[in-house]
This record gives sequence, structure tokens and C-alpha cells, in this order.
Amino acid sequence: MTAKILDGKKLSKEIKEKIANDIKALQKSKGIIPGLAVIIAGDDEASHVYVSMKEKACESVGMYSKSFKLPGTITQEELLKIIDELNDDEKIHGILVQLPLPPGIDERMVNERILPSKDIDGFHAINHGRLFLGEDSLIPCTPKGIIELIKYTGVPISGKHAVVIGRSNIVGKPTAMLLLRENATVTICHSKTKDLTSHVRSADILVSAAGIPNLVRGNMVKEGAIVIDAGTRVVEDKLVGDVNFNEVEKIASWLTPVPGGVGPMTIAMLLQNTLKAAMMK
Ligand SMILES: NC(=O)C1=CN([C@@H]2O[C@H](COP(=O)(O)OP(=O)(O)OC[C@H]3O[C@@H](n4cnc5c(N)ncnc54)[C@H](OP(=O)(O)O)[C@@H]3O)[C@@H](O)[C@H]2O)C=CC1
Ligand SMILES: Nc1nc(=O)c2c([nH]1)NC[C@@H]1CN(c3ccc(C(=O)N[C@@H](CCC(=O)O)C(=O)O)cc3)C=[N+]21
Repeated sequence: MTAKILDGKKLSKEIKEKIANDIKALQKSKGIIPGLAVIIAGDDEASHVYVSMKEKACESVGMYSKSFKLPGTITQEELLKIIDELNDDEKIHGILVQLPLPPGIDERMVNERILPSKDIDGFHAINHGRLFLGEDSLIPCTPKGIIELIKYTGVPISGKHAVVIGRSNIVGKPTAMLLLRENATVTICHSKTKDLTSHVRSADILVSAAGIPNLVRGNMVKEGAIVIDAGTRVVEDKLVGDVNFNEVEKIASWLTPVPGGVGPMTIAMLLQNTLKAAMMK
């Protein structure tokens, strides 16, 4: 079997076109232009690249965006003050604080300061809690994008065995919860998992979000599985995922590339969440 490529770039483009139309309609009916504020502290090069991608994406769909490029020496108090101002800013519907933050700043405290209704990353405890309760909420962008990609295959999720590698609060855990919501039987693996291969081998749907290149090899994957590679790591100036693409391509039914898979979907979902937050007003 040769896997069909799950093209996140193409799907994200389709989603962005729909968002652009919805924004026009919202502006016409209610006079609202969705606005996103992105805060970045420090001068990590990769983070700045992501932030400029987000700015460009906002512009491409007609969204208002405002970026705060802060020095790595910013104090927690100063950062919290900016969030307070943005919470009160009528033009801003979504606030994103680019992670990781400089050392000494409490990420949880910062995320909890964002109004849950403006938390378009879905990292506030209220939004995590709502997701776990199965209530409507702002859902973290990467997990949301992963589910969209799986749905795009047209293969039903219900009753399938889904294996998620990784249990972080921003990718692994919410992805597992969304798969459960779609009625998959879910296994979560992590660094202490014994015999990762035996779990992965029984997966009809595999999502890898560990950040370890070559973690998933061809001989670990079940014939015909859907494989989503959320991992990203720069190796010799190239962006690589967790999955050995050439090996797994021969076994899986569907496979996401890196780049061009989960990454562009994350950005599309960020815009979708900002639109949703603006529409909730
Ligand atoms: N494309 C995109 O839009 C995005 C991509 N990413 C990428 O996704 C990956 C994960 O991100 P994030 O969740 O923030 O990362 P974390 O480092 O927070 O989490 C990594 C997870 O992988 C687990 N893990 C590490 N090594 C192994 C192993 N050998 N076997 C099984 N599990 C393992 C860890 O287990 P334990 O909990 O035991 O430590 C942990 O749960 C990264 O590569 C990141 O760059 C992230 C966000 C967005
Ligand atoms: N508060 C917060 N929210 C985030 O959503 C968040 C964050 N912090 N910190 C960093 C991670 C990482 N992240 C990515 C987004 C897009 C791509 C993406 O579009 N990547 C392209 C390639 C880009 C390249 O070539 O480097 C792709 O995979 O095709 C990747 C990674 C969002 N993150």
C-alpha cells in the first residue's frame, strides 16, 4: 500500500477561504472585524518566524492583528499588565501568548490571566476543563487541526483504536480527549510507556506528538493505518517530524507530511478560534 498524502497546506487554504468569507459576513451583519493579539517575549528565532506566519495569515483572511514583541527581560508583572489591557480592548477577540516564555515567567499564571472567552489557544484551565467535560469551548489549535485532518480522510473515527504519542497539555492530552469525543478507543503513550511498539502496532489511527525524529518506524505501523505526524524538530536546517516518512508511506493508508501537514492546520485553527471568539460577542 502507498499512503495517500494528507495535505494540510491544501486543507488549511480551503479553511482560510471559508474564514475570509465568514469574516466579510460578520463585518456586514454586525460591523465586527475579528482581532487577534499575539504576544512574544524574547528573541527565539523560530518563535519569531511562527509569529510572522500568524500575522500574515490574519492579513490574508481580513482579520485585524496586533503583535507585541517584547524583550526577554520583561517581568511577569509587565506581561500581565499587557494581558489585562488586551482583555479590556474591544477590538481584540483573541489573545495568544507565544510559548515558551522566558525563564522566570510562570506560564500557567500568564495563561490563566487571559479571559477564557479570548483564550483562542484554549490553554486556560476553564477551556481545558470544558473540553474534558465535553462542553463547547475554545479548543487548542494543533489538536483541533489534527481532528480536521483525520476527518478529511472520510474514514469514520468511531470505534477505531487511536494511539496518541505524547501527553502534553497543548498537544497530546487534548488530542486524546477529542478522539475520545469522536468515540475512538484511545491509548496515550509517553516517555515512560513500556513497549511503545506493541501499542503503536494496534493503532488504526496514530498521532505522534513527541518531537523525536524517527520515533515511528515503518515496522511499527499497522497496515492501512492513518498516521498524523505532529512532531517538529529542526535537524540540519530541515524541519522533520517524528515519523520516518519513507518507511511509513509504504504501510499507512494516509500520512501527513512535515512540513505541510499539521503545522499549517494549527494556524488555520487559530484563525477559526479567533473568528469563533468574535462571533460569541
Ligand atoms: N506543528 C505544530 O503546529 C506544532 C507542533 N508541535 C510539535 O509537537 C511536538 C510535541 O510538542 P509538545 O507536546 O509541546 O512537546 P512536549 O515536549 O511538551 O511533549 C512531548 C511528549 O512526548 C513524550 N515523549 C518524549 N519522548 C518519548 C518517547 N521516546 N516515547 C514516547 N513518548 C515520548 C513526552 O513524554 P513525558 O510526558 O513522559 O515527558 C511528552 O509527553 C514537538 O515536536 C513540537 O515541536 C507543537 C505544537 C504545534
Ligand atoms: N501559544 C502558542 N500557541 C501555539 O500554537 C504555538 C506556540 N505557542 N508555540 C510554538 C508552537 C509551534 N507552532 C507551530 C505553528 C505552525 C507551524 C507551521 O505552520 N509549520 C510549517 C512549516 C514552517 C517551517 O518551515 O518552519 C509546516 O509544518 O508546514 C509550526 C508550528 C505553534 N505553536
